[in-house]
Amino acid sequence: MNVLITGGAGYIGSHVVLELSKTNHNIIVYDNLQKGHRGAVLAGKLIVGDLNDTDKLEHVCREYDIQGVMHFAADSLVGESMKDPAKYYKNNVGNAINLLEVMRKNGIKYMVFSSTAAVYGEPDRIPITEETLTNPTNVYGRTKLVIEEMLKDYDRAYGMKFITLRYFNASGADPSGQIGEDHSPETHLIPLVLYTALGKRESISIFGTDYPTRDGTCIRDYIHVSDLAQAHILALEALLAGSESKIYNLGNGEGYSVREVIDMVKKVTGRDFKVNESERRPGDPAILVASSAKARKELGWKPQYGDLQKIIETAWNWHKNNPDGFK
Ligand SMILES: NC(=O)c1ccc[n+]([C@@H]2O[C@H](COP(=O)([O-])OP(=O)(O)OC[C@H]3O[C@@H](n4cnc5c(N)ncnc54)[C@H](O)[C@@H]3O)[C@@H](O)[C@H]2O)c1
Ligand SMILES: O=c1ccn([C@@H]2O[C@H](COP(=O)(O)OP(=O)(O)O[C@H]3O[C@H](CO)[C@H](O)[C@H](O)[C@H]3O)[C@@H](O)[C@H]2O)c(=O)[nH]1
Repeated sequence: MNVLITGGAGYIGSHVVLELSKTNHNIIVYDNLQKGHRGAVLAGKLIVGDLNDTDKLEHVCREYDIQGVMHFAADSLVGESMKDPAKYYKNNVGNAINLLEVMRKNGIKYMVFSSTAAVYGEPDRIPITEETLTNPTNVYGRTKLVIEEMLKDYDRAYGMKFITLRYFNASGADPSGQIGEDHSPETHLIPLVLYTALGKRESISIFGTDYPTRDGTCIRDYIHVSDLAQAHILALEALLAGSESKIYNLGNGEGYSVREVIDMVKKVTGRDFKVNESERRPGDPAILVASSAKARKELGWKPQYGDLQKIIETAWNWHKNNPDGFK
């Protein structure tokens, strides 16, 4: 199948491109390189374009006879989404409509969509299943939930099929060391702690030490990016095999606290560094841990990098060899 990968030059998309290159599918990456990196695209054809350029998008879909889409392109900074909601509604929701319309006009029936645990907000129960109430507490999560609802309507009315994947905390790097996480600005915990271990930052701050958790710091479900990549391939195969539209959580089912992450980075890197305790970051739920039983059962998904040490080892391998990210 000829697959269009929007945002395929970004962190998760580039890992999916690498995994997908081991299958028979043809890869066309569509990315405006606003956050992505040319050097991260190790397979397929990279087309530099914006999703708001409907003519270009349509031309690419026709020229490459696209039959399925994996849609990663989005803005995804929670804090920024609260300060500038318009940017998020335009890029996430508005451009998703552009893409869906191009798909509809060109008879492209399948999409794997990147959603997020942020659609759940502050869950009333742990672990979080796909049936847990969705109640996003920030604009970013709301934009993803709006898109999920649009996809359901496009299925009902036009028969298009979607697998929505709600990722928990994407982390780690491809074990080959060729690609990894390179966001600017970086806001995610694991790369920030590794930058501190590298001496690129003076210290790491723990945002809140008074949460109702085992050590007072927030607990998250860190899922390796290569495991996420495998799930995308399984989702695409499921759609091709005639699956109905579905929603799946993707996490390890294991939660680690901020302190546990910091301690593991010290262990893996063998380096000590300064840790500060600071105020809570607004909008952070205390605990987010997934049940991914549905993805395991229905897609046959088996994460390979379940434990935190492995995740941090692969991330460290990338960061220590590429301290300034992609060239
Ligand atoms: N990183 C996480 O922990 C996480 C968790 C849950 C969900 N997600 C979702 O997964 C997806 C990928 O996340 P990521 O961490 O790889 O982000 P990323 O910023 O590294 O990748 C996104 C890519 O999309 C491109 N892009 C953005 N807007 C575009 C547009 N209008 N036209 C063309 N290209 C555009 C960017 O240049 C970038 O390469 C996003 O949809 C994000 O919301 C990420
Ligand atoms: O310098 C830092 C950075 C983060 N944290 C804490 O570390 C935990 C993880 O924070 P991240 O920013 O790495 O990740 P989030 O859990 O906030 O969010 C990520 O996962 C979410 C789903 O769980 C969404 O998908 C979102 O897009 C994605 O960035 C949080 O408790 C946060 O408060 C710190 O203590 N110090």
